[in-house]
Amino acid sequence: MAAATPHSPPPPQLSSPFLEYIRAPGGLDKVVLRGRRSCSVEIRLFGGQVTSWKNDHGEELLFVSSKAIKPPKPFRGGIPICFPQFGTQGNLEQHGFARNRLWAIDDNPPPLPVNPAIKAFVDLILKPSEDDLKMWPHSFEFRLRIALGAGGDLSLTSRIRNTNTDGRPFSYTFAFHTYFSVSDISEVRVEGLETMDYLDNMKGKERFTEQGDAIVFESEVDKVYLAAPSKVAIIDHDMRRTFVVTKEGLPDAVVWNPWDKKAKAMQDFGDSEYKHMLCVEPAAVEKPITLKPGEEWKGRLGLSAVPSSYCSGQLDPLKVLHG
Ligand SMILES: O=P(O)(O)OC[C@H]1O[C@H](O)[C@H](O)[C@@H](O)[C@@H]1O
Repeated sequence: MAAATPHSPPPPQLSSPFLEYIRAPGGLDKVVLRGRRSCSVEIRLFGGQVTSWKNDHGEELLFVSSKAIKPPKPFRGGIPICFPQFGTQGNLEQHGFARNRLWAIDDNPPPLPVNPAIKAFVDLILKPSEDDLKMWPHSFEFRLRIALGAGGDLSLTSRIRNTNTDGRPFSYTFAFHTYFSVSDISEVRVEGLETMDYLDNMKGKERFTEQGDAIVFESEVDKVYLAAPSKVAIIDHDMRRTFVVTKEGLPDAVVWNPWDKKAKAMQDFGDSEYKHMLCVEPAAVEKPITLKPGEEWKGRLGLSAVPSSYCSGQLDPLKVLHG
């Protein structure tokens, strides 16, 4: 457990061998979840953002840019939370303000069914500030549980409640903007999204239908797959690793890689880093979610990294997608 000053004891929930609270200046306090062997997850309170997920060999599974900028800018990599707006679909800053706010530890969250095997988890909460309410005049409580499973799986459960007292509903779009670390984007394929309809952000959000083959990457991609299946696999040939992404309550899945030109134009991203990342983002984009006062919405992201022995078409996609 990190040393805490007498005036700022760690929140009670954090007194556990599976959790560590690390203080750092400039809004960079973080919580570390520890699992078996070298499995771990790091969460920054700024943005309520997962910034690291390591497997039991201590290998990093998420991409974080070497040029990522410190608060108050959003942090390039890990799992930023896009809320209450995805992308530019509204009047707020790109991807909304939640990724740019200091979240708090939620000491006393309402009960959430827990798998008793999961010992390492933390609950965070975000409520709007006075300034947030000027931009987006809705009162809400956003609870986020981040859990590291016994086998090294990572899950994020978001619960958003409308706490407006004026009787007004609100609507929002949302994404878990997950940056996966991959060996070489040209050798990666995504299974589960073939034949899906998508909106192409690079073509004025026009609607297209994906062809029958697994998705591979040869140039910039920025697509919102609509009503995507609850399980998507990212197969990294070179690493012989497959990420299995599961989602609940989140109908869409955004797939993004900026490729070389956009990479060069991004201040907080290395020129060649596009080769080593892929964003697959469980999301609710096409149809905003509407909550009446007192109503709560729940969305869940599940991530696991499994060894895949893929070699020249040997992998059975059905096995990956359906267990
Ligand atoms: O640079 P950011 O604001 O973090 O956004 C990065 C990317 O996020 C999503 O994947 C969007 O679909 C892209 O259009 C956007 O470029």
